Amino acid sequence: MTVLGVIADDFTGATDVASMLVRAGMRTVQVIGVPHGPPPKADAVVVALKSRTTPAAQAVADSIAALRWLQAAGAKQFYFKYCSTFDSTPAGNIGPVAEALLEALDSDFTIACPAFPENGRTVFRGHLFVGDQLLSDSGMRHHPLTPMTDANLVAVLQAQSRGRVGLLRYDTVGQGVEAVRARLAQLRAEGVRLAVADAIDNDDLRTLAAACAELPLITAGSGVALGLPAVYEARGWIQPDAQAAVLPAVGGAAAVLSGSCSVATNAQVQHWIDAGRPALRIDARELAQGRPVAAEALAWARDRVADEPVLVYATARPEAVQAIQSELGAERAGALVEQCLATVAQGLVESGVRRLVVAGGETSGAVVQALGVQQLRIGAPIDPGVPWTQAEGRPLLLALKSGNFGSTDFFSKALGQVA
Ligand SMILES: Nc1ncnc2c1ncn2[C@@H]1O[C@H](COP(=O)(O)OP(=O)(O)O)[C@@H](O)[C@H]1O
Ligand SMILES: O=C(O)[C@@H](O)C(=O)COP(=O)(O)O
Repeated sequence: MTVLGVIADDFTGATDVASMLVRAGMRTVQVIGVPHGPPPKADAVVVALKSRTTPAAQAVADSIAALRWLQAAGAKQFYFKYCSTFDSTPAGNIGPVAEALLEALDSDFTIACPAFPENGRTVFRGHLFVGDQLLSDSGMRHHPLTPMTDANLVAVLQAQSRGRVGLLRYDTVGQGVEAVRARLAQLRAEGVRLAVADAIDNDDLRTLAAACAELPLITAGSGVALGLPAVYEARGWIQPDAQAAVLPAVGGAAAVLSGSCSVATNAQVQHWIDAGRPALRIDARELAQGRPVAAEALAWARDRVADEPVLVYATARPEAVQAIQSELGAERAGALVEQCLATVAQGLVESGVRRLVVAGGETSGAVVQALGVQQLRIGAPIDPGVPWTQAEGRPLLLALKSGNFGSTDFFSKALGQVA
């Protein structure tokens, strides 16, 4: 029976939160897009949407459809997963989706907490830090689609929400579950609808998860999910399964596709190139000119991939991304690149590639959809927040890497784990 129903606003974010649950022994399945059929047998089901950058009304409609399906699957609690860097625009979509889900669940209050300390995301006095930097000083200020220029999450979320946004300070979180429950009740009584919650380490996240056990809806990054399996186990709803993260071995060629332009991915691409491994850059400008970039990239990759893993990337530094965006517009440039990498992915899998690392959330969404994958089994983490996954019923392993996650040698490390 499904205990937890998760609605994730992108595909890498979905594997991130699924990984968090699986590593605590929850049997978890990720479904791609709003499903229609019967629910899979799992303790947690994560619905991966591509709703982070769509118009807010579309994001709301997709999220509500996912909620209704998860309700029909019997889920007892719901979780709206967004990015640990709170990726959104003033139009949304975090506020509108959170409020629509609350309303649909006949509820009037929840928390908002993107903290993920293992990956350096902490929230203190409502301000989000990425490592030692405020969000607004981090590389996220240059994100191609959702540049984040304000670290004050209360202000950011308030700008996207109709209801009042409040703050659950660290001073209370540090005092434990009962203190948090009392303060949340107070905030709710004062008319706060969404309370941004401070959290600086995993103990804070466990406190929040336990204190929110009665809420129909939690909204957060993947961090708060690390505390949920213990809550469900204590209630006798789940029994941890030591085999939850085991995937079958899959032989075959391997490739990396990268459409993320984050600081971390730029370093990972550079590391691969510096190691002398085969890499081909695709150019958004050539795509806009109608050149057969995908076909050329595929021909290049097919010549090599039987011998060694290849990398095809659009990853570029902020100046280059800004230059192309000022010519083509951010949306068009992004869509062209996503489409190209998705076509390359399709061709590679047709040519026998069976292990594929994809860097970037939107990029992963485009690739997974092009490959017609409908469901993912979740394996062990390669780095925090990035597990290997298997396309259900197919000999195909996918690692969907969030833009900002992973060590510098992530690509080789990931492929080395499933060699
Ligand atoms: N060289 C480039 N110029 C412009 N846009 C690009 C370039 N390379 C990638 N993009 C686009 O930038 C976006 C990156 O988003 P995403 O894949 O979600 O990465 P991340 O996980 O880092 O956020 C995608 O839409 C991608 O197509
Ligand atoms: O919470 C996170 O940081 C990730 O799970 C995530 O959502 C990342 O999104 P992308 O950086 O767009 O891959």
